[in-house]
Amino acid sequence: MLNAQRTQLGQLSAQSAWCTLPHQTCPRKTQQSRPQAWRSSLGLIQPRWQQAQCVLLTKASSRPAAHRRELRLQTAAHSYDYDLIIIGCGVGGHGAALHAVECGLKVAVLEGHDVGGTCVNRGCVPSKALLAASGRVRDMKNAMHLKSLGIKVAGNVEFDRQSIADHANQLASSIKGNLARSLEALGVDMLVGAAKLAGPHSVKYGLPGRVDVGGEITGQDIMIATGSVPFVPPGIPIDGKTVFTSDHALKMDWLPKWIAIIGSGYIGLEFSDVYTALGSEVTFVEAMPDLMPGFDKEIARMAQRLLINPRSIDWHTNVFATKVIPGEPGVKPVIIELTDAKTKQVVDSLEVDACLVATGRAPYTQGLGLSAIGAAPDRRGFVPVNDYMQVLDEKNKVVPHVYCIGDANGKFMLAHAASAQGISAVENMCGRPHVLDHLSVPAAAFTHPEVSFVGHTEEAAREAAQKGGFADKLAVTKTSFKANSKALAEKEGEGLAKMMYRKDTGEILGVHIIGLHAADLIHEASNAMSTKQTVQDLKFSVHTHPTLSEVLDELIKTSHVDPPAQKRPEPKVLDPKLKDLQPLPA
Ligand SMILES: Cc1cc2nc3c(=O)[nH]c(=O)nc-3n(C[C@H](O)[C@H](O)[C@H](O)COP(=O)(O)OP(=O)(O)OC[C@H]3O[C@@H](n4cnc5c(N)ncnc54)[C@H](O)[C@@H]3O)c2cc1C
Ligand SMILES: NC(=O)c1ccc[n+]([C@@H]2O[C@H](COP(=O)([O-])OP(=O)(O)OC[C@H]3O[C@@H](n4cnc5c(N)ncnc54)[C@H](O)[C@@H]3O)[C@@H](O)[C@H]2O)c1
Repeated sequence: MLNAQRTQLGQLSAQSAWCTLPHQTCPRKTQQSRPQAWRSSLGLIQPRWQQAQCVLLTKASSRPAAHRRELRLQTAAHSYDYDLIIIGCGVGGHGAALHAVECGLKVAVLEGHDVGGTCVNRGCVPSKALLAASGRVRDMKNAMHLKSLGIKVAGNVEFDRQSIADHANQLASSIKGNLARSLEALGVDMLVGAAKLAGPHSVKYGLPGRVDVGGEITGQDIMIATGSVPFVPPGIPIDGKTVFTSDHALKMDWLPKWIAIIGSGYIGLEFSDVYTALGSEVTFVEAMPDLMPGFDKEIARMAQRLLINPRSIDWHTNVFATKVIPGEPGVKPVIIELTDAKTKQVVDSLEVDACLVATGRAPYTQGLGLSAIGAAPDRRGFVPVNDYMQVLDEKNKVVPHVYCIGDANGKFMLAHAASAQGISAVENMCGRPHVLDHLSVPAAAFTHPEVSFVGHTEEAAREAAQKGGFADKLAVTKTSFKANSKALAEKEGEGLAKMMYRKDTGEILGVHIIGLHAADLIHEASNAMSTKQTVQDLKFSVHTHPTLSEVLDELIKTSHVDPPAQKRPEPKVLDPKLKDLQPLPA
């Protein structure tokens, strides 16, 4: 599939793939822009600029944006076209660019294919549009549920596949446009072309495979934000019609009657929601013993009850899809060979109308020229980084001035994680050391109902407690959506929230939710974890009634921290004006 991405890049027309801003005129020469003090405070960054002579020491970010770009420090030693070159303009690169401008840096973004990258064009955005439309269809076809609310739909519920597909496509285009305009408005130079590292401060760009005839720019720091492409296991040829990845599935060119989905992770789960809502039957093929292997086991069991069992879905677990033969829509079935995960014997085969391959994603670093900076991708091609998002070489040493964020480093392959890593990396470049706490980054599957989590699963929390010597202090608390008035008003009482925490300190270790709007509800927990708030801190927060947020309120209130709350102190009347007031009995 790496080739598929290459083809996509290759499809750019000569005009569009070319640098839209001629090299001679566009990249303005900039001098060193950050005060020496900022940089040297980040010990990990090579002190190449220690000889820098600052002629202007105003902290750029305190000035209005227009002025900030003019603030430059001059050094005797070096000058670069840009303070920061970002390779790739997915949500990671975009988030980093916005923050870098805010910090007063002069930024160029090099994009090889489409602004917005995977998330906007082939990921989060179109998939959520499909989920929104198909979710409505599911709701309106659910006569029992509607009846329980006193509603009857007269006649059939109908949908137009192409119009749903158009909704997804138009949403992606409009958000892509917004992203590009937001960078242009801030004065970020947007260069189009496949980028190749030419050295630690230098990037060439041009047509894929022909960067020799493109341009070259230099930057004090370089950020790799090249993202990922679908990973397709060997033995599975993608024809884009009957055997395809999410890239094709999102276009929704047709609706197969029966589709096999290889992999029951995020993509498999979300697409099973879309397909079954629109009337397709789904068969999961999963290599692990259970469906949804990455999720908390109890939540996965509940998901099986809510998202799988009541729908037209069956499954084969403990089997690999080892060979797939594409078919022809309506003429010839797709044949999928299943091999037992333990014995490695072929145990079964399936004949289906289509096959969606959702077996994870591979970093997209091909052609990037990582060797030019001495970076050594790991076995799967991910770019190794330290906690500061600095790229590491074969010897685990920092490659000075080169950062990698987002899917390309494989730390946490989610859009908001990519953007948070980008912001964190910019902070580090500016000499304000920052480490993103990945354990407090939330995640969600946007099924109906949604599944969300932050931090450890119960299984991982138990393991961490065992290793950390606090196994007897680990507590798990749970609450059901059935106890929530708003969920009941919606007749959506099926759902569960659970929290793992330390009884001795009140530290929250993980929260998992399945139920209505779980993806929105998780933020109270993730924000608490990122700001290190404890269970005790949260107990006194007030939630609007009746709202789903009370599910989390209930979860917190049912937790018990040792030692029990201190005995109430003797009440004192401190305000002399209130001296006649009787203190409340202790
Ligand atoms: C179907 C699907 C649904 C998803 N849904 C969600 C979701 O709901 N929520 C969520 O958080 N995440 C979701 N994700 C994951 C999310 O899309 C990714 O984690 C996110 O896009 C990663 O962002 P990134 O900036 O690291 O990389 P990308 O978005 O992949 O962007 C990288 C960019 O770099 C460009 N590029 C690559 N190589 C070069 C080069 N040499 N020169 C110049 N440019 C280059 C590419 O063209 C691309 O535009 C989903 C993914 C998929 C596939
Ligand atoms: N809502 C979201 O945030 C969202 C939605 C979609 C995708 N994503 C991101 O996209 C990435 C990719 O999603 P994904 O679902 O493809 O990957 P995933 O890692 O979530 O799940 C892949 C699944 O495929 C199984 N598998 C792998 N090879 C197999 C084989 N040969 N036969 C049978 N099963 C096999 C694995 O055991 C696993 O369960 C995820 O890492 C996620 O971060 C996020």
